[in-house]
Amino acid sequence: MDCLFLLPIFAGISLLVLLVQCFGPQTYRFVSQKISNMRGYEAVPVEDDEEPEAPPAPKTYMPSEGLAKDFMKRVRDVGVVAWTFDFFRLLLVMTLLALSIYATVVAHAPALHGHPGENQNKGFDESGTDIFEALRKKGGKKHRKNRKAKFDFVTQEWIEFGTTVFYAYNLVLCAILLGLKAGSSIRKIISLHLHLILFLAWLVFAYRDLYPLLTRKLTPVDVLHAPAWLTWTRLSLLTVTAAVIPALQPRRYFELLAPRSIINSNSQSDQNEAPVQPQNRAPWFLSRFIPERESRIEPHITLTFAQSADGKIAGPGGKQVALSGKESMLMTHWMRSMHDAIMIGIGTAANDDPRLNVRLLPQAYQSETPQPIVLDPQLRLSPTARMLQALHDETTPHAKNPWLLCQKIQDWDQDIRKRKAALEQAGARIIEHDMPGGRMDLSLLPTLLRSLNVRSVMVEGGASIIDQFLVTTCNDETGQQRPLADCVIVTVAPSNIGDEGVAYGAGKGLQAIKSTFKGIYAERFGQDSVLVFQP
Ligand SMILES: NC(=O)C1=CN([C@@H]2O[C@H](COP(=O)(O)OP(=O)(O)OC[C@H]3O[C@@H](n4cnc5c(N)ncnc54)[C@H](OP(=O)(O)O)[C@@H]3O)[C@@H](O)[C@H]2O)C=CC1
Ligand SMILES: Nc1nc(O)c(N)c(N[C@@H]2O[C@H](COP(=O)(O)O)[C@@H](O)[C@H]2O)n1
Repeated sequence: MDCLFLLPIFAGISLLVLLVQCFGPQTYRFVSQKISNMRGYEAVPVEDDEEPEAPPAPKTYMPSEGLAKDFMKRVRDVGVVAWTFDFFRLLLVMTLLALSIYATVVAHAPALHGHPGENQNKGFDESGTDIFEALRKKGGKKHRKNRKAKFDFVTQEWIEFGTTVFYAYNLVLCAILLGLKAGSSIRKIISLHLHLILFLAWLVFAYRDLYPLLTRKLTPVDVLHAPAWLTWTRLSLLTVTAAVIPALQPRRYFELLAPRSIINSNSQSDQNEAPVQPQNRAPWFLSRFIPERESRIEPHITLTFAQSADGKIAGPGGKQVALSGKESMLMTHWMRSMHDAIMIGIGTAANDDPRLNVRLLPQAYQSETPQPIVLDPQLRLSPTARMLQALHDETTPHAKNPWLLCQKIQDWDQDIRKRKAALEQAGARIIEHDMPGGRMDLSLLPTLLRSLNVRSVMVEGGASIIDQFLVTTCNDETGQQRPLADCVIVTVAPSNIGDEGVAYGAGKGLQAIKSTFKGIYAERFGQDSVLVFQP
């Protein structure tokens, strides 16, 4: 078999793998949810009189601002240089496709209808290069007359047709790539496929046409089937597409595009001033650790909080302290916007009365407010809490009805039923769950999140919640134990609180994190260091 048949095979395999990579996680989630339902996992009860909530609409991370603006934003996000490389590759693949179509036509023309099967694979001819010419003169017309049907392709035509299909597939991938945002997992996957199959195609052509030149005895195979200029033009273009572009294209788009000056310039802005520019390096920094929602099989859990240099997360008596500077606080809000949900313990909700929104982000991103979830076994949350008041405040149109995770309520428990009614009245959704001794087994959190259609959650504290997330493990897809948190992101402020402050990790602070998680990345945001740990 002619090795050029490998090209459509590469495209076919790539398409199959791509489909599995893109739709596999969702299918897995769907199937495993069905299986866990069949196994008798108790779904989160919805009150009889409560309308079951529609699943949250899929979120677009970057709200549309019109075609031209969206396009320019995409180009800037990816990087003008990197995007130009992508565009250039698209033009090259387009040209290669056109040349392949031309080569198919050439193969279909009289010249090669003689005995294409005879010529191919014998391509290592010592006699010279212009066999194409010789064949053409030899009476292709006769054979053309003999052809039975229009699509009665001979082998060479099928080979060129397969090559055309291969380039058409690559062209589609190149076009899709131009529209994808930087750092997205689908961009990485498609980019990898393009690099890989184009390089494999280049290897095939190099074997057919360059290797014979090195031997000095053999003739490049493709010169036997097509004009020499066509063969060498195609090979040169493919070399640029498959080898030169991948070698020269800048990879760490966000690093190149989001210099420190951008975030530093934000430091002058006050929370009350106009929102900062979206061109901010925080989302690009975070996108390395927080995967796209769609790409997740298991819900992604990020544990995050701010601490002082001496390892405290709050002042004496639990007093809330503004540890994060403006830059890292902005980073935290970007982080919130990148998760489906944000979770805190009732201790924090009662103490800090947080809003848990993304108010520091520009207007266009305000709709990316995560779903607030409070671990509140006894429903202690005040019905006048700020996150509930926000539901009735027209300045916070994107506020979401908080979900309160509480223990199963018994009929005789009058007090808690009253609190439940008041909280529901204020807009909370109460989710009852098994909590023996008033404590939820947090290793079941991924299952619970899946049943609630939550694909990622950012756990913001406080002390007791942090401690539990640092030591709790759960089963991964293969049944192996793994830490519950997929990553821990800690903002370390250059200030000390003192011994009276609230500590975490049994007073060991970062050491407690390091016993399970590896320190993998540190980045400065203003005066603060943001440390990222992964298992
Ligand atoms: N610097 C930072 O980034 C942050 C600091 N903080 C600080 O942390 C402090 C609050 O911490 P803390 O008091 O520990 O409160 P938490 O926010 O950790 O909440 C603890 C409460 O949550 C409930 N809870 C805990 N674990 C479970 C479980 N497994 N299942 C069900 N319910 C559970 C319990 O409620 P119940 O008692 O009703 O049973 C428990 O008392 C505050 O001072 C706050 O300012 C908070 C967040 C971030
Ligand atoms: N990142 C960070 N830095 C600090 O200095 C903090 N004190 C906190 N605290 C957390 O943020 C909540 C407040 O949220 P809102 O600003 O009201 O939206 C607070 O409850 C802690 O969870 N975080």
